[in-house]
Amino acid sequence: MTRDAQPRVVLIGPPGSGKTTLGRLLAERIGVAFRDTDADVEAVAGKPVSDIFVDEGEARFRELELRAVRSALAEHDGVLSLGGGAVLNEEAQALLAGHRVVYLQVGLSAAVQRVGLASARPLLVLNPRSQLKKLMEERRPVYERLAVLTVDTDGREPGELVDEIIRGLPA
Ligand SMILES: Nc1ncnc2c1ncn2[C@@H]1O[C@H](COP(=O)(O)OP(=O)(O)OP(=O)(O)O)[C@@H](O)[C@H]1O
Ligand SMILES: O=C(O)C1=C[C@@H](O)[C@@H](O)[C@H](O)C1
Ligand SMILES: [Mg+2]
Repeated sequence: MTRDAQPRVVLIGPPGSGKTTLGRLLAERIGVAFRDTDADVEAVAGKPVSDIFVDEGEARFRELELRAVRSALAEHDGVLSLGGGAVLNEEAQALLAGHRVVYLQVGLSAAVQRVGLASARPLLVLNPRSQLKKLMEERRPVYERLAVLTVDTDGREPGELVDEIIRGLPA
């Protein structure tokens, strides 16, 4: 891996925190390419994330996701959004050390509202509120530990959040 290819920003956070939405906007604003590991996995598998979970299981998805994280961290020099659960893998955690990792924090109610508005998420099919609550509580310490900057997204527009990320990042 060459440090020349280090992503400008890596966005992490739970489903509905806005990693894809803000990542795309941030990339546009700073004039760099955007990459999202969920999209990379879908391209490799040739099907949506939800179909990978159904057809091949979560373990297979996590394997493809880890490969996508490894490649993107090694190759991509723009904005990178990770899948919500990508940070659970220990190798991924180690690979993220030294990167400009931004944690998009979101409260349970806002996250439930947001994922309710978007396409199907395989981990949240049954009782999204309680699934999200459990997942957010389990992951919060990991997101916090990996981040160099944490941004609270509740009740805030994507445009202003992008401004805050740009202001808050180390040069
Ligand atoms: N700050 C915000 N305010 C209001 N709505 C938002 C905000 N950020 C994202 N959204 C909306 O919430 C939904 C989920 O956003 P997005 O897909 O970007 O989340 P994500 O973190 O990428 O989720 P996942 O982990 O499932 O990929 C989208 O409909 C998006 O338009
Ligand atoms: O939080 C998670 O574990 C996930 C989030 C999404 O980005 C996808 O990677 C997938 O739906 C799993
Ligand atoms: Mg996303």
